[in-house]
Amino acid sequence: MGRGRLWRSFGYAFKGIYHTWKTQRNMKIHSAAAAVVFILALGLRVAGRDLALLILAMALVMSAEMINTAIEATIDATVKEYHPLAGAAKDVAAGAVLLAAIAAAVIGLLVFYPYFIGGIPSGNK
Ligand SMILES: Nc1ncnc2c1ncn2[C@@H]1O[C@H](COP(=O)(O)OP(=O)(O)OP(=O)(O)O)[C@@H](O)[C@H]1O
Repeated sequence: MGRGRLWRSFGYAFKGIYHTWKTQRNMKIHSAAAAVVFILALGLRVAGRDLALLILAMALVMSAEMINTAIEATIDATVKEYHPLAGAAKDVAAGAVLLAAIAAAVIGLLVFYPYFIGGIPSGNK
């Protein structure tokens, strides 16, 4: 792949991220939550591996939201009438976002808990 095509691909990918942010209220909520978590993690000096876990959790939720948006767009562009499978595809994609969000919330609680009750966990110093 030439450098021009590579940059163009990055451009399309960023366009996709921006499109999701612009059109999906949930993506704005995920981004705001991620910003708060990130600032809190830096403020509490969360250890490297814990920070990596938080970043992974945030990326998982936002990636799931983007795949959900892609599936919704595909259905809306191709299925003009009611079809149970079209509904199932949208529901399954939405379920994936919910699952990722629940996992991220649990990861956030597990990571932050030791910092709130007594400083940096000894295993991470
Ligand atoms: N073509 C369809 N056939 C059958 N069921 C559908 C179809 N389109 C949507 N649905 C059902 O309606 C629900 C809501 O779909 P809709 O596209 O209105 O909302 P959404 O795009 O999932 O929500 P949002 O825009 O808030 O992200 C879907 O989860 C699905 O259960």
